[in-house]
Amino acid sequence: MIFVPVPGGRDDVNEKVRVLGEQVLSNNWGLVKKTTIELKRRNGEWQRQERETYDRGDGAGVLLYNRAQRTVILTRQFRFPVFAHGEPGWLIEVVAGKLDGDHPVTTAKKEAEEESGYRVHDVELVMSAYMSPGSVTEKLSLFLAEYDADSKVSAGGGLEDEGEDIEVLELGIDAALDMIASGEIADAKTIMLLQHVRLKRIL
Ligand SMILES: Nc1nc2c(ncn2[C@@H]2O[C@H](COP(=O)(O)OP(=O)(O)O[C@H]3O[C@H](CO)[C@@H](O)[C@H](O)[C@@H]3O)[C@@H](O)[C@H]2O)c(=O)[nH]1
Ligand SMILES: [Mg+2]
Repeated sequence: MIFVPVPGGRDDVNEKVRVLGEQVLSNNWGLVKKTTIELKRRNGEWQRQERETYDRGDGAGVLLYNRAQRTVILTRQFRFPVFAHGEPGWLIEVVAGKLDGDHPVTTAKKEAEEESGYRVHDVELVMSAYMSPGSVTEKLSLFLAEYDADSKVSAGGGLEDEGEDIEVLELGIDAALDMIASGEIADAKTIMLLQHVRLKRIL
């Protein structure tokens, strides 16, 4: 059963959404399905729709920050979908990864260490968000964590055997916010977390 949020909450799902059938279009790295549903319109009429979904599970991202230095840790890596869109493809992002069955807190800490080399003990959940709800099922849990020089336990860089070659950047918060305005930072979860620390006057 596919969870389809509808106005009024989950109890309404069977009264407003009927899943009639599904076809697996691709089941490789991600699961791509075409599902036929009937959706009850607000005027009471049922309407049949076909919708494609890309499911590669949920994810977690974490912005590492240092209050005294007013700095953040970000990463730069090649993202093929961005290249396919017509840009060079190296994207600046907070550390992030797929849950792979783990709790988002576990993933946030694991990815922080794997990708940036910083070991953090406490992470604070600040929001959860769908990044592309028209087609991608993924919900991202977004965290903050404080770091300092003692948190650095390795070079980071990600897992070479998974094709990761991740550069670690330490930036001042003002410089990072300027990079949103200039378009140098164009990853949604990263923009959301950087703006959050400014909005909440954390940095
Ligand atoms: N073989 C194969 N490998 C892939 C494919 N797509 C990605 N990978 C590899 O799998 C790794 C997964 O690394 P994670 O760190 O777990 O995930 P992520 O790609 O960084 O994803 C994070 O950021 C995404 C973009 O913002 C998020 O969508 C995702 O939820 C997560 O937060 C990637 O680095 C890449 O090397 C694919 O189609 N095939
Ligand atoms: Mg990652």
